[in-house]
Amino acid sequence: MNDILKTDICVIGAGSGGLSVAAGAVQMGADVVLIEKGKMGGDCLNTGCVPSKALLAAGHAAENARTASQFGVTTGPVSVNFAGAMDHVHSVIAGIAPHDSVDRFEELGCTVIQAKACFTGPNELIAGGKRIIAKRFVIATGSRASVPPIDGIDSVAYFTNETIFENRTCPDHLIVIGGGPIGLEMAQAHQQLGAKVTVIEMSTILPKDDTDLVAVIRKTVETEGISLYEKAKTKRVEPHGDQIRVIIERDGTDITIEGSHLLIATGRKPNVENLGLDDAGIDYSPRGIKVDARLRTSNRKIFAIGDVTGGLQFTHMAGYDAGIVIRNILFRLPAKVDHSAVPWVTFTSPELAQVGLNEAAAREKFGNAIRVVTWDYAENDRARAEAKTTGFIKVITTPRGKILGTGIVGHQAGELIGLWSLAISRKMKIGAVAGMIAPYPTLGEISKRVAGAWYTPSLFSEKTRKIVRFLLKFG
Ligand SMILES: Cc1cc2nc3c(=O)[nH]c(=O)nc-3n(C[C@H](O)[C@H](O)[C@H](O)COP(=O)(O)OP(=O)(O)OC[C@H]3O[C@@H](n4cnc5c(N)ncnc54)[C@H](O)[C@@H]3O)c2cc1C
Ligand SMILES: NC(=O)c1ccc[n+]([C@@H]2O[C@H](COP(=O)([O-])OP(=O)(O)OC[C@H]3O[C@@H](n4cnc5c(N)ncnc54)[C@H](O)[C@@H]3O)[C@@H](O)[C@H]2O)c1
Repeated sequence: MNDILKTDICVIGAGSGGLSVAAGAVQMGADVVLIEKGKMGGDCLNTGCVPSKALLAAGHAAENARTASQFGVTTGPVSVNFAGAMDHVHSVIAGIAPHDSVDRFEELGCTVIQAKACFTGPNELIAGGKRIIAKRFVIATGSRASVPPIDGIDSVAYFTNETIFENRTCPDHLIVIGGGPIGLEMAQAHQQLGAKVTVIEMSTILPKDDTDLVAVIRKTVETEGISLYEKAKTKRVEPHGDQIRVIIERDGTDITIEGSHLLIATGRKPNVENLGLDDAGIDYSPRGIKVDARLRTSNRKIFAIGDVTGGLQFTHMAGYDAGIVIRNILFRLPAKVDHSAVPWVTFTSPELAQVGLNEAAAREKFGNAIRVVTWDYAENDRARAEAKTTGFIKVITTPRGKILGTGIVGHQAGELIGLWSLAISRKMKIGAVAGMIAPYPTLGEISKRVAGAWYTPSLFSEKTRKIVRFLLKFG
């Protein structure tokens, strides 16, 4: 343990958050040590966003082939090579991996240590037999699947996001416990790739999203053939021959569901254990490391970002947090997080995207002093051309038109939400979107049309008609 490394910034965890801090800081002239105990790229690249979106893309390709006849395109019977779909998943990971690799970060100038880090004091830690003393530390150790203590859970084999992308045979019947974004994305991908799928959710599916938008997802996945059990308590799981039985209770009745495979997708646990946080003087709980608005922990020289803080657990939030700590550490600016315009997207088909307040949250905050306008995909010419008319946009504003939140359920909703994210973060009024020229025919016109609809009651009113008739008298 004589090997001592002194550095400006020591980053723990080379996932979405840690990599962003390390790359930014080293390129701006700081001396950076980056420590990763597992795979470079963390959850997002290896077991999260990237594989899940690649598997969904494979599922959507199968679904598009099955429904191609509506365009007059005939295919033979659609067959899926599940292992081929997983090959696609791993080729996408492999394509992105060099960007997050040890080689790239060493070329940028970081010292990369591939080992587990553990604090031994308020300004030092050990990793890979080295003692690292840094002016500032950034903890970006992420989160892992949280498996609930369901009776019998240890008696059966189950997937989490860490193992499901290693599976190369299509499950006959995949039972998914948890109807959040992971549960629903994986449920639809597997169903579209040929598995029978059942989802068990103790609340309602996608409980963090607007209920009207979620209703569209519910209808779509049920129509596609996924069995949903909402407001269902998982009482027990048990092996039954080579099958898995899940016993649930819904409306006071026990129901037994038998499947070939089980996925647990019931939320996340921040990685706070075995990090020596007590030795470093850092306040934390099982819900995450406590940080202030500048992302400083209770030890002011140590910052924490991304999933480990237990906040909004998205790759783009880990990246956003990275920008905040870089400004704090390198430029001594008191930059603070602002969560008023955080978008998120669930990548089912149709997609569900949200930014700002949803209707329920807006009503809770402002009572009935809000306006809600909607516009259907079915009214959009591009959506019609592409036979993707399911869905709608919902915008919530103050009575004077300040945009409070937007939700979109429909084809490419995730590509449409950026405009609303910008509008909310720049505190724009809905008139700015109504006045935008949107190219025809694009799905983007949906945003312009919903903004236009906000003005419909006043624009096409009797008062306006009277004014127009009066003015026309003058020639
Ligand atoms: C299935 C799934 C799908 C997802 N899809 C999306 C999506 O579509 N869009 C989106 O925005 N988000 C998505 N997410 C969430 C996203 O993956 C996370 O929010 C993001 O990865 C968090 O980044 P992070 O840097 O905080 O942590 P991570 O990416 O998890 O990185 C943490 C790193 O720290 C390392 N580490 C932990 N402890 C130590 C230690 N003691 N010493 C050294 N290293 C350590 C870990 O090995 C890991 O590599 C998804 C997540 C899952 C599970
Ligand atoms: N597209 C995306 O951006 C995306 C995709 C996947 C994951 N993520 C991120 O990862 C996080 C974790 O995803 P997640 O879906 O695991 O978590 P989640 O917390 O969002 O959803 C978990 C769901 O499981 C349910 N649940 C919990 N315990 C249960 C039980 N015993 N029985 C039945 N249902 C139970 C909850 O009610 C909830 O609906 C997300 O919150 C999100 O931040 C993002």
